[in-house]
Amino acid sequence: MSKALVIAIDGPSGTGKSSVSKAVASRLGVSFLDTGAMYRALAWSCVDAQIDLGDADAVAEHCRTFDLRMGMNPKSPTVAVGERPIDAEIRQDAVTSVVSQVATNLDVRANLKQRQRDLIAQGAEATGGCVAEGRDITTVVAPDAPVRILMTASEEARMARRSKQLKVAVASTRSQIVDRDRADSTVSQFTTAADGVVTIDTSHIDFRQSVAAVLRVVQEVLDGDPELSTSAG
Ligand SMILES: Nc1ncnc2c1ncn2[C@@H]1O[C@H](COP(=O)(O)OP(=O)(O)OP(=O)(O)O)[C@@H](O)[C@H]1O
Ligand SMILES: Nc1ccn([C@H]2C[C@H](O)[C@@H](COP(=O)(O)O)O2)c(=O)n1
Repeated sequence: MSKALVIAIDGPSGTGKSSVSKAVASRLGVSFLDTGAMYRALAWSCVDAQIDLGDADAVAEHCRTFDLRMGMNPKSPTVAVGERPIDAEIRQDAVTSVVSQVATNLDVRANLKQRQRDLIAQGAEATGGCVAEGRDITTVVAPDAPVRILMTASEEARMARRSKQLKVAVASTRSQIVDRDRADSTVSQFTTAADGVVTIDTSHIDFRQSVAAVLRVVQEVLDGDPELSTSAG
């Protein structure tokens, strides 16, 4: 029987993890899981339920029971709480500026870690593989994944990308990129590669080259392990 092709990708904010992971999953015909979207969904849901984000126990309790639904088709990934789609809501500033508060809650992390493992297994079962990206996928959520990659890029490149993406001044992206990474790095280590994790520095390459670089790493692993396969061959 063939083994599931789980591809774990971590890295700081603005390195291109989400967009590159989505493109890689599409190319390989496998599932895609944006784990940051899960933390964002929880932050949105807490605010919607008027839960004080400073109340760690209340946030953790809400996390245990909220009905998070992740759609893992890389061509149209979705996020919903119950029947309510919240894809746009979780990208708004109001969520981005508070999401670290829930992401640094250790009870929340334990709950979402288990959900992420279940989703990766379901996604891989459905399509033969799953590209999962975040901050702790290579180290905590899927440390045994056959492919583990850390995407990095200089602070300058990451701020410039976010500025272009959001059509705002470069300086105004600092809180989203640098300050958020500082807060998030108190609970996850995503700036240097753990043992066995391949680093891809995207500072001086474009989006297509980043996708190609990830696909090259995947191909090397596939070539070395005949039990792994993808629908893309
Ligand atoms: N190698 C690259 N060169 C230039 N731009 C890139 C590159 N990779 C991605 N981008 C662009 O940078 C922007 C940020 O990418 P993306 O949202 O995927 O980053 P991220 O690492 O997932 O960030 P976050 O963790 O904050 O969600 C996107 O507009 C994307 O198209
Ligand atoms: N595995 C993960 C994924 C994300 N986070 C944190 C980092 C951010 O503060 C937040 C949203 O992530 P983004 O959508 O910006 O990638 O969630 C984490 O701690 N662990």
